[in-house]
Amino acid sequence: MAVSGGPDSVALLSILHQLAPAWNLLLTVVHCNYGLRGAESDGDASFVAALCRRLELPCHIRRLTVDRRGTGESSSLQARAREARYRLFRDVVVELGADRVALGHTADDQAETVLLRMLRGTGLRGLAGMPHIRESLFVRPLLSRSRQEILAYLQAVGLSYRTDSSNAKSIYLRNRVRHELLPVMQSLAPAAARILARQADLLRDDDRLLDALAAHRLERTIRSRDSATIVLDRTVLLKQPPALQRRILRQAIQAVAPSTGVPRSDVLLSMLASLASHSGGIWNAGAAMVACEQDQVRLTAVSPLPPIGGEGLQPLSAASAPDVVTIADLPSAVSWPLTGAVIRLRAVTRERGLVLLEKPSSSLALLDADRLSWPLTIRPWRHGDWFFPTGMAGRRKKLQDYFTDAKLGRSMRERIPLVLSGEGIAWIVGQRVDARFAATGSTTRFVLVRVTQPLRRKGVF
Ligand SMILES: Nc1ncnc2c1ncn2[C@@H]1O[C@H](COP(=O)(O)OP(=O)(O)OP(=O)(O)O)[C@@H](O)[C@H]1O
Repeated sequence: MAVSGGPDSVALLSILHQLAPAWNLLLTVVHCNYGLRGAESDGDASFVAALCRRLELPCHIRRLTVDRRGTGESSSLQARAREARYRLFRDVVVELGADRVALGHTADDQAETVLLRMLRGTGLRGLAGMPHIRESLFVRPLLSRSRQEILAYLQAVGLSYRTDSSNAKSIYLRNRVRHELLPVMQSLAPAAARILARQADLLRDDDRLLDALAAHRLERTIRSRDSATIVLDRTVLLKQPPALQRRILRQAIQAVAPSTGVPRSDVLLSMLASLASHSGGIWNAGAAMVACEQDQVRLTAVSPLPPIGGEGLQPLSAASAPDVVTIADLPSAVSWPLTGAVIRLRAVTRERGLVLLEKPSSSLALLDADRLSWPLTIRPWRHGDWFFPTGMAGRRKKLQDYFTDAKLGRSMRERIPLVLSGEGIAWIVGQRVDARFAATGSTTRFVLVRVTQPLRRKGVF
């Protein structure tokens, strides 16, 4: 049992403890102490330990360190703490030989999750909320019960619990949903949380059915596959109803790059639009690269360090490669088909950005996120290209002239990727950043673009 000391997990602990003899359960409590709230965190740990002593249950208090600095746009402190917690639970499961991890989520948590996802934009999968059982390991026995019922239960059995002071802070969107949005909904429909949780259960069934259908159709859409590549039949894919097209593409991406999270639906939609319009192009979705070719869609895993000519990443041949790679999201990794170089893009904190600004290197570019227009693209140079080189007092320069001045011959020029924001060149990779998009000391949101080239020649390319 994962017990934070809050009302939900204390109620869960009490209920499972009562059921243990009849259900033949062997219970152990795990509490994570991140120490993020100083004495309050230690107080939670002591509270859980004391409760376990009283109930004569084994208790593991584990100290976890969570990096307070942000590493990406979406990774808030709370999200990083949650990730660390789930990692720890998996370790403890192995250590103890446990069968399940019981979590104290309630219908109110479910309603908050669903509402949060609605606010950010979501499909059926997001509206289906958290499952009652995940990976046959994590179980949420209280998911259909409202927090009100939990509090009433605790009062009836005379159990106290801890209150997390950060739950009251409205800086977290989740807390605002909990304290501002849900109460309004509950004033209109008192059972709003349970209604949303029940709706999530129904939608989850629909989502599973569509997923199973898509998995079946995916098999019919695949033309060929090996460990790192899946080739889909474009026509067969586009003949499917739109809801299945997105799922087939998503499943194929996750099959070639299992480490990639669920690709965002807007990314899938633009890939499909591009496929439907025959416009070609290469898309990056997490650790997968999706190349829209004539009558096929090639999905390739982008390995973290591509071996030259070895297994793993198979760069597209220059002849078959469409010449524009679209970067729809951060973080991203793109294999540049013409050389096998890997270009990675991610958000970095202001502190890290300012440190990196002091250490210029030809293998990285620091861009100002607020000046960029998305999606970014990567392509080779074209006749007529120009840019505003940094350090040239706002003067515009033709790329052709830049290459001549830099003594870069024709074959080299054609291999060099350009990172573009909208129509503007932001970075001649390995060479020069454009002054319009370059990060400066006053930049607040940094995008770090880094290139690693397996075959190092002169400079980066
Ligand atoms: N520090 C922690 N140690 C162990 N388990 C935790 C911890 N934080 C959360 N959990 C588990 O994850 C579930 C959901 O987390 P959430 O952040 O919603 O809980 P909470 O608000 O801290 O407390 P509770 O849900 O117990 O009232 C908890 O019910 C509990 O089972």
